[in-house]
Amino acid sequence: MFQQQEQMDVNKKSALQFSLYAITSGSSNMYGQSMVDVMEQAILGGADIVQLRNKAGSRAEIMEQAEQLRRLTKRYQVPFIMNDDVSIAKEVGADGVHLGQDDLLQTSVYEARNILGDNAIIGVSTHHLDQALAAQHAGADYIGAGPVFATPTKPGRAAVSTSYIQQLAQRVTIPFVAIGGISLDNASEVLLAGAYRLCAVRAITDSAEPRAVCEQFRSLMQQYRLPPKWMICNGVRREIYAVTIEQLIDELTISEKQKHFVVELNKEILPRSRWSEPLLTEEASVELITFVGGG
Ligand SMILES: Cc1ncc(COP(=O)(O)OP(=O)(O)O)c(N)n1
Ligand SMILES: Cc1ncsc1CCOP(=O)(O)O
Ligand SMILES: [Mg+2]
Repeated sequence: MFQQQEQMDVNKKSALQFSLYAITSGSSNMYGQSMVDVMEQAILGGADIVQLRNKAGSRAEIMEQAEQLRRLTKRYQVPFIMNDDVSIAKEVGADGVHLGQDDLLQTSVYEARNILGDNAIIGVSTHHLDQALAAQHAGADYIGAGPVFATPTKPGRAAVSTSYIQQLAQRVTIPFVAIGGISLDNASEVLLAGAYRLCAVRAITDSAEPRAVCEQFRSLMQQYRLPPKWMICNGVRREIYAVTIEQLIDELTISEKQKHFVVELNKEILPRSRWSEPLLTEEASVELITFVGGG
């Protein structure tokens, strides 16, 4: 049942450790800053992954923007994700593609993976837990979760609320990013619900100071959560936020009252007296061996 998944390519692993995801809107903002300038400011402020999202342009226009962003993101060594279109992603050498539920009807995760390769980052939009678990099962590298709040950037799409973020934090093993209506005013709510990664369009692109906005997002984010670590937990490679065994039991929502544990950390039994120590590090391997309590 528990399968240890293959080790991930180091570049891909580090790309997936993003925390602030900036998405484009239009070819310039209301202050006359070009799309590329806005994204450059965002990167300088701490955005560590960039997506080109152009729902209206011709293929030629989108290709040109994609090439510009490819150059920019290469310069700053930030991953570049193409929205919707796997063929453009392939042509410009993007680091990956983002597919929504409708996009998946044209191109599945499996097909996108065949076209872009194992090291490509494939993100999938989800609006409820079943879709998230299906995306994870299909081999997506990250999940987009939203809109958390209703947003004019995605008109007609109902808000999923922060309760969906809480569910994902407990149930998915791959990275997830909260998106939709996220601003500096409500970001802490989303972080408190369990998100580590935030994504924004308007909060960044509609600002006269995209760099300052991103800096403020990053400093807020640092107050709430330490970066997650990849670990093997009961044979499954997954992202874990916990630093101690006690926190891990909490994170995995295992009721301590109902079960007794033996804990193995890196193949050695860890006595209960050490469960509050900060021993969970990157690539640690943990087995929580549970026995249902008897009467
Ligand atoms: C990071 C991220 N999450 C969600 C989306 C939305 O994708 P989709 O549902 O396909 O909607 P469009 O963006 O294509 O209108 C996204 N683009 N990025
Ligand atoms: C593309 C997309 N998918 C879900 S919400 C959203 C738009 C997010 O935009 P904003 O940050 O302006 O609310
Ligand atoms: Mg889409």
